[in-house]
Amino acid sequence: MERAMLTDKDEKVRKALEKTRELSIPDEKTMPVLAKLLEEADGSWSLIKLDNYSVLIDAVLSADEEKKQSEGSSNGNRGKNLKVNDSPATLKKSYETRSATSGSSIQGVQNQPQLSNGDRKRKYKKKISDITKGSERVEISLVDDVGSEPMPKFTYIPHNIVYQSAYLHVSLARISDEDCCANCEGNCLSADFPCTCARETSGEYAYTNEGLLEEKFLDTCLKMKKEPDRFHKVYCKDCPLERDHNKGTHGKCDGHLIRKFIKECWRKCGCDMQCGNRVVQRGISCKLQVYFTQEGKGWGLRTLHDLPKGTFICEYIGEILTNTELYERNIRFSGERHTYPVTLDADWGSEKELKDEEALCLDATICGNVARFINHRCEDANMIDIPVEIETPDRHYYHIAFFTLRDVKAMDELTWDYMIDFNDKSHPVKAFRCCCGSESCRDKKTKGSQGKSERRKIVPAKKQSGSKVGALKRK
Ligand SMILES: C[S@@+](CC[C@H](N)C(=O)[O-])C[C@H]1O[C@@H](n2cnc3c(N)ncnc32)[C@H](O)[C@@H]1O
Repeated sequence: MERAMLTDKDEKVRKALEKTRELSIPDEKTMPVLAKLLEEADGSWSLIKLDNYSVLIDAVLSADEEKKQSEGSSNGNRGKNLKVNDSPATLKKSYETRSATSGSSIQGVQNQPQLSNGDRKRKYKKKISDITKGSERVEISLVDDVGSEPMPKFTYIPHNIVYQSAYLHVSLARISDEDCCANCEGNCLSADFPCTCARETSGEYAYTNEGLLEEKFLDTCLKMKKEPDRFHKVYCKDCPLERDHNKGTHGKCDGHLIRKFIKECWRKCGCDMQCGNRVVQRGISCKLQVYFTQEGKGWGLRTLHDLPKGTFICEYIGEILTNTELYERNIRFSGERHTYPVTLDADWGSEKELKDEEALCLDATICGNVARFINHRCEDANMIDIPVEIETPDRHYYHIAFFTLRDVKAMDELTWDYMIDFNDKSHPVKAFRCCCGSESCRDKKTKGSQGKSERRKIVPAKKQSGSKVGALKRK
């Protein structure tokens, strides 16, 4: 009866205390550390429960050691001064045995900062509780265990905004009857037949009833990215990516795939906001955290929850720039700061010629959302970018949404393959020395210097076909 009256949180606290009591750690030592860890993890219990509560136990022991040290004790053996029944040696051994036998394949734990003696310590030097300043449905914290890195300078925006000249014409009049489901009601996914909005995805919705991306759709998108040459490509007569604005010349187009789009229901549709075919437009719902990576990649993004395959994470948000504006911005920022542009070229293949003002990109350098922290990983990244049509059928502009490609564990970094061709010798701008750590890392030249971060300015490298990050030819 008493147990039944416990809240979910009480129950979780009780279980955590059970674990620490097993090591004879008194509750009064555990409780403040537990509260602090919960605050750092934005109330998420995934971290605390990780690895059979070893993160919590570790933090309690570390806190105790620190307290002892600050009280002037010269002997800093972990746990030595705990008032426990076991001797310190037994306690430490017990903890080490647990760590060794807990089968810690969880990357989140491996990614915790390691001290020279192998202990993990969670101490954040800097913390922002919500980088979105309340503009998203969820708070997104930023933590830095290292403490030496300057805070990222940018303005958080939750939606794309036209910088200046991009022609983005959104009007209800342009949405034809074939582009919306005016007669639907409630949730389109529970209707007897798929509505007009599912036409884009061959009459089947891209999303499941659980709000995940359909596996078949996800797998096809991945295949297009991995093996672009197996799909039909179209070549521009004058490719915006290959224009050399200085010389007024243009290089050969590498070819563009016509990528698969998700089409979500929107304003003219009869369904409601909770309709299962409106996932991306409802915004971020996962608990995410920006943190400073240990591998030399700068800031990165991680999840605080376990996530199933096909979960929508976030959009890539930035200023909408024309090809010309991006070119000018790249020159202006040259040598100053990294630029983070992503070209909106998913439908360029359907057009033979594109003017500079029609070729658009999203640049998150000055204004962007949490996606500007997503690092690159060669080949086995855990997310994919998928084009999404929402408010306009004009595909010069669309949304870029990130979905998980497999189940992802709490505290794992969320990564994306920028599709950079690191071996393109003809391109004058080298992107960055890749420290992704993947066995199939494509940046072979950096192998000898892995770990020594050489973070070069500017992302744009000549793209491989089907790529997203990258932009203009710069001579
Ligand atoms: C979109 S930003 C990602 C966030 C960035 N790490 C930061 O601190 O703001 C892209 C930049 O991150 C760095 N980066 C991303 N992936 C990397 C990788 N695998 N290895 C090294 N640096 C990487 C590069 O400097 C790149 O220009």
